[in-house]
Amino acid sequence: MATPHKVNFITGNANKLSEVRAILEPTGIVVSNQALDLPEIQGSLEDVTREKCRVAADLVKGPVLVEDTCLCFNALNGLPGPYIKWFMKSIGHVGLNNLLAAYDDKSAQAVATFGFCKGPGQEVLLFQGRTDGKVVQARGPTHFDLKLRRLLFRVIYDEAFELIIHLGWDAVFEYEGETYAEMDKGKKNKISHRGKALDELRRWIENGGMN
Ligand SMILES: O=c1nc[nH]c2c1ncn2[C@H]1C[C@H](O)[C@@H](COP(=O)(O)OP(=O)(O)OP(=O)(O)O)O1
Ligand SMILES: [Mg+2]
Repeated sequence: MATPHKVNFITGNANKLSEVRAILEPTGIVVSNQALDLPEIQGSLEDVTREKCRVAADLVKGPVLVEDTCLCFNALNGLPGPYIKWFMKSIGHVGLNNLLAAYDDKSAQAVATFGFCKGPGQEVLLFQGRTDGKVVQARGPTHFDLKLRRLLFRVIYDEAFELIIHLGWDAVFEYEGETYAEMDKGKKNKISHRGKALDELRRWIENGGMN
């Protein structure tokens, strides 16, 4: 039997990791993880992922997969884009809605850009997925799939845990009448920016890209 393909997904975001595992593992791709804090530069979506991936490969000294997630508002020419994490931290779901209050156009695009690199100094390959939707008032669980149980567990047992890092925008991103937060996980992963990007990655792996 052929040995299963493995990817080492470098992320500090447990929710991303669980989605990536849920999407890739049924296809026979094994996902390991290291949580490293990678620099996120200013630049295009592709530049941000390329640099994260290059640094991750240097640190790990081996093959790595990284991802950067963007939420792009069409009325704002693509902003917040790669800076969505800092917007979420500082203004939250209400603030994201307020940013669009002056515009009729509430449409937005969720973008996942994965980078794969075989090791230090090697080329970074990109796999991107985009899902169109719109920004709405928060509906559904307001944490990016963070269960209260786990939240409490972490607060009690791991003081160093950065709570805010998991705050996501699933509850304000609506796709065909449902927010990401209202969908069950299987549905989100089928239609999501991340699911589409990982389809590309899987196809590349199945065509011998990692060999
Ligand atoms: O499907 C998603 N649905 C809703 N929210 C999401 C999703 N995916 C990421 N997010 C949030 C997490 C972070 O606030 C920002 C992306 O920032 P981003 O730098 O890519 O993620 P991160 O710093 O949490 O983890 P990483 O260690 O992989 O960089 O959007
Ligand atoms: Mg990040």
